[in-house]
Amino acid sequence: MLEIVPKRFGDARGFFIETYNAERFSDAGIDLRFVQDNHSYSAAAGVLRGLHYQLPPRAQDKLLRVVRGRIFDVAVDIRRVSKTFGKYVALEISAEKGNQILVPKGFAHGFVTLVPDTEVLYKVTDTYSPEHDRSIRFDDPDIGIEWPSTAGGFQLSDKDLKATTLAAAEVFA
Ligand SMILES: Cc1cn([C@H]2C[C@H](O)[C@@H](COP(=O)(O)OP(=O)(O)O[C@H]3O[C@@H](C)C(=O)[C@@H](O)[C@H]3O)O2)c(=O)[nH]c1=O
Repeated sequence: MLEIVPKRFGDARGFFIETYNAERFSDAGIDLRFVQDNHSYSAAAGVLRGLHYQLPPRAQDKLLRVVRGRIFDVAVDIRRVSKTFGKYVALEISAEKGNQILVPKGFAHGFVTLVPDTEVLYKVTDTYSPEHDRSIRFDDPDIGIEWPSTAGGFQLSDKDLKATTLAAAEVFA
């Protein structure tokens, strides 16, 4: 997982940011081809989406940013052979900071909104494939994510409420 903070050019009108530049990424050794852009809006604080991933051959790298509000973002290593299998990293991403996160293939990804009216934009390197789409429980004790508590508790989709544990999940070889 990589945090990227693009330069923000502020002036009397507001600001300007290059939110993605293929040449810069390539110069930094990151050669990815993004093929789909996503946008999610969450009305309340405590909306928790995750932990999601698509299995090979439809695995996705994800480049995420927040254009309104604030999220606590998590990536879990689900590469079976990895020394850090089952471990996670977490980072706050916000419109105010303008930071972005690159979640590579092989990681399950999720976030919880920290404030109402939060909008997340992200680019992915493969298109959506429901047959390869998987969800692992956000509260799997084997992963032990310390989610920040939100006043009204967490709001999850039906799919995420029925998600499996990491131990029972089909993961990356
Ligand atoms: C992810 C996705 C969903 N959909 C549809 C399926 C469904 O009817 C509706 C909502 O889908 P979901 O409930 O999966 O949306 P959501 O819970 O926001 O899923 C997202 O969560 C974050 C954490 C990620 O990392 C993303 O990759 C993605 O999995 O949108 C698409 O058409 N294309 C897509 O790429």
